Amino acid sequence: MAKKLHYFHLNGLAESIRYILHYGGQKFEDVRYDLKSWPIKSVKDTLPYGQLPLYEEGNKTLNQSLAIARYVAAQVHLLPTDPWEQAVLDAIVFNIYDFWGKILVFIKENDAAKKEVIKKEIINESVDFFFSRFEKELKTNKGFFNGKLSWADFVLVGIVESANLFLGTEIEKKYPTVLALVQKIRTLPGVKEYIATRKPYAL
Ligand SMILES: N[C@@H](CCC(=O)N[C@@H](CS)C(=O)NCC(=O)O)C(=O)O
Repeated sequence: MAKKLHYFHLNGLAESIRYILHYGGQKFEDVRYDLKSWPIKSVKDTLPYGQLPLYEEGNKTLNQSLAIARYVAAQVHLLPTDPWEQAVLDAIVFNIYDFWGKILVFIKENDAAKKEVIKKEIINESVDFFFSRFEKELKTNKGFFNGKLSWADFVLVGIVESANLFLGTEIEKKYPTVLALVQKIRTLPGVKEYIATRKPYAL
């Protein structure tokens, strides 16, 4: 069945999905829109909630990045079968998205001075709040959130890379286990080749 992922030419909320698909050796059409031309009315009007990413499989469509990531992960054995383990990973990805919420506040602020204040707050407080916890979870679970590679690991790496693009930092550098996970995911078969051919992202 034909698979398509629609998103901007940006890591944002779709890179973890792209990584999972590439790691799983899934063939898909990676449809990208130029952020600078957005909104493209003819596309936006067709989106169920007016937003990207959108995933298509045959004649079915799915929105919400985490629902998509979880679904494609299940197809390539990156979702545990045990309901408790699934729920623990769901909680983790929501925690990761709570951190992303802080980045969104930064992205949405247009005033340069206020933006700088928000950036400082994120770097000095939010990063440590969330990443000290992610670090602890990973450290006690053999470097992965669930003791072995799962979709939550991909979601973290996708968000780290997106946050770095927007903030112009490397937020993971003070957290050795997070850093190791980022490096592990980037060198996975499929992901490594994708990264090597990916066009650079710019804002
Ligand atoms: N909760 C949604 C958020 C989707 C979202 O905010 N998409 C943004 C890009 S990251 C978007 O489509 N922005 C363009 C618009 O709203 O027109 C998800 O996780 O997929």
